Amino acid sequence: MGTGRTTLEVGADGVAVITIVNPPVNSLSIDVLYSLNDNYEQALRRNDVKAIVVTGAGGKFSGGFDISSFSAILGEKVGQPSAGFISIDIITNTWEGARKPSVAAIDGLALGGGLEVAMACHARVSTSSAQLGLPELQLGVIPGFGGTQRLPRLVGLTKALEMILMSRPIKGEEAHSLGLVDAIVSSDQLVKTAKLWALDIVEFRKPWVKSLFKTDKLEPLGEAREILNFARAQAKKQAANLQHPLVCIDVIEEGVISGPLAGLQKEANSFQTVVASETCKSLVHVFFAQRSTSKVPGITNLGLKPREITKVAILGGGLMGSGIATALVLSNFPVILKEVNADFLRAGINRIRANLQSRVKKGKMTEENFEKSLSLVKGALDYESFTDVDLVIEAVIEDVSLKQQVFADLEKYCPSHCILASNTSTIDLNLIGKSTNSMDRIVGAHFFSPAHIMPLLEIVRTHKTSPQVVLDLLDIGTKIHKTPIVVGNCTGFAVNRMFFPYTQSALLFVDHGLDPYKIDRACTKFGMPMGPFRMVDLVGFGVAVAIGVQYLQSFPDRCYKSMLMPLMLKDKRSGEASGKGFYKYDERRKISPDPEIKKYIEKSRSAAGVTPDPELMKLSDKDIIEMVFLPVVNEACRVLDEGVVVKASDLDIGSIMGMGFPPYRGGIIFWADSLGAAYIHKRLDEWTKKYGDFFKPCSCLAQLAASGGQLSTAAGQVKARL
Ligand SMILES: C[C@H](O)CC(=O)SCCNC(=O)CCNC(=O)[C@H](O)C(C)(C)COP(=O)(O)OP(=O)(O)OC[C@H]1O[C@@H](n2cnc3c(N)ncnc32)[C@H](O)[C@@H]1OP(=O)(O)O
Repeated sequence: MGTGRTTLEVGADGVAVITIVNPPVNSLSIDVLYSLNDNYEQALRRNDVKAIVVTGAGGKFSGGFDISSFSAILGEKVGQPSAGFISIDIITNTWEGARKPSVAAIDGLALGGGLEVAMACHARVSTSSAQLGLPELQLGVIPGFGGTQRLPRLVGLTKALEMILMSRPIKGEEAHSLGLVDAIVSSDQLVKTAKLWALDIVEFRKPWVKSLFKTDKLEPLGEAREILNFARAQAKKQAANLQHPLVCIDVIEEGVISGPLAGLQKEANSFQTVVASETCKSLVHVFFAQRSTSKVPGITNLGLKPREITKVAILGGGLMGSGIATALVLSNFPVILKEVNADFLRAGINRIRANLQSRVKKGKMTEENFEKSLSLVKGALDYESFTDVDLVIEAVIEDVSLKQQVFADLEKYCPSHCILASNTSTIDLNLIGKSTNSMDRIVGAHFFSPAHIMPLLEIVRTHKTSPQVVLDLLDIGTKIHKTPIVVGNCTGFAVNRMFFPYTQSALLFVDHGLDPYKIDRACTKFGMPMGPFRMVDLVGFGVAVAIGVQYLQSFPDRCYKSMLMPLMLKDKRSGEASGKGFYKYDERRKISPDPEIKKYIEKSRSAAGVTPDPELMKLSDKDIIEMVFLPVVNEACRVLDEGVVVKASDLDIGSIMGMGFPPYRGGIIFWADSLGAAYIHKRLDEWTKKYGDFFKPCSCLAQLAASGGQLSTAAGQVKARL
């Protein structure tokens, strides 16, 4: 903060150009807003100024209010403007109400507060590629500079609600067709056109429009109410735990019913409330945490440059291999898909085709792009075409000796600069590369299934992986629109490892008498996309049991050996794919609870030698959530303590993007810190005494509990194993 400013330049034509300068995205910090207002006032005072153009430096109008000052405002580190001071006194009364017209010249992006400033101008000129939107809801706040009032008046209620509730920006062309911008021009003509437009307004050749008082785009009252009620119902359905979308709809409604000034006032008051909410704090944390995953000490601060990757090969066309190939071709990387025989190869390419086709069906891809993407895939049955590949991603089955053979072959056939990546989810990379001399270029590229959809990529490095290789993968990850986190080498790496107690804890409590469906319901109410039992149904019991064995071997002191899934497997009940798991599935994959599972639970219970605990029947949802997630927090603490990740916020991002932990709770560590290490330790301790060592708090958690420390700072205190 404190570096942003605006500049004022008055031309001989009598137009004052005010430019927002606050790299990298010209965010509107409090300083910038005050400087913008000073320059506006100066332009309004000066006799040689007839009209004003507002624009942004470096090809970007503005990325909106400075998100990092949300917390500064709340912490009163900067003077908190009173509700409505910026949106009513400054933007509406001083700028929109001025006696001189202003035109916004928009390039690059006009988001949030940026678009709100532009909407208060009397016209907008934009480039066709500029992004315009009000994405505030993704940060847990509502538009706070008049956006809830002006956007519906410029584009109509239905479109405005869609843009605001989905936090979805639109491009300049669409904005033009909707009436949000008045003209589209190229970047080099932008300011010139905006100046002429402003002078035309002065000369009454173009209309002088105050967006706040436009009514022609607003739907009639009855229709508007219906649209708002529909939006309310949708918002509740999509995110039952979130209040701010409903607050936003109420604010928009106030403007439609009682007029824009009443709407502005309500917006200003409501903004003050939502910016102080836990949801906003969590989502702002996630915004910055996500951006910080790509800043890795010892990798990204060495002055290295990512190398160009032009050709990628993938070994194995199964679910993972085909998903990874899909992700790559979607970002225009040519891919060689290698399989062991023609049938498997055909099946792999067909999977890629189906993945792409599903995008076409959903309207996310044109037929032309479909053909183009598919043409980037070339099949191979041997290593002949591997002589010029820059990156190989191995995605064969989880078999150590097979992987060892594959990596020995890769070393033989690929050029010496080629990165050799494995998509293993559990196997030690040192073991995989044991018989090679290439450990410096062996790295894990752990995608989450389905790989073309899930946004997370774990980049796993060993002690020997070179920083250049990690940097190259970070670059590729970003290019294929994944959020990469760099992690150390251990069973399950960071994300799967910290989440293995999620299902195990649920299985333990079912043995002790808790109803599995009640556990799943509590988890989905908490915000998980699915509970642990629905999740293992989806993964399949065969895979889930095999993974369980890996954890048992690596962490025998803290694994719960439930017999429930093996017992069901014996009866060929293996999850969704077999039509039956913890749930029953009909032909259309609709699920329903299955009373038959009681008999398996009883068998599992007697194998474990436990009797149902009547106390467990009375548990609240909050208790259930703590019982399944606090063991996850305990393992996350170990992951931090061992330095498997370099910062705790990487686990927040891993939990959200890899496991579906609700982002509005800030991620697993952020959520745990809201409970406090002492409380978590106490609860785990209670359950250890009652149910055994599965719950035993780790030493790192015990230390934090004793010292009153926070989990979010734990990673910095240890020697990273990375
Ligand atoms: C009162 C008002 O109604 C309230 C508001 O305006 S709230 C803010 C609304 N605006 C937003 O939500 C936009 C948030 N930003 C974004 O979506 C994206 O950053 C973007 C589309 C602008 C640019 O994306 P991209 O080019 O991929 O760059 P990205 O890495 O995200 O951002 C570049 C840098 O700008 C920072 N940044 C982006 N927008 C910012 C903002 N509004 N405030 C402060 N910093 C911001 C990022 O933290 C990042 O910093 P870093 O380099 O130190 O990590």
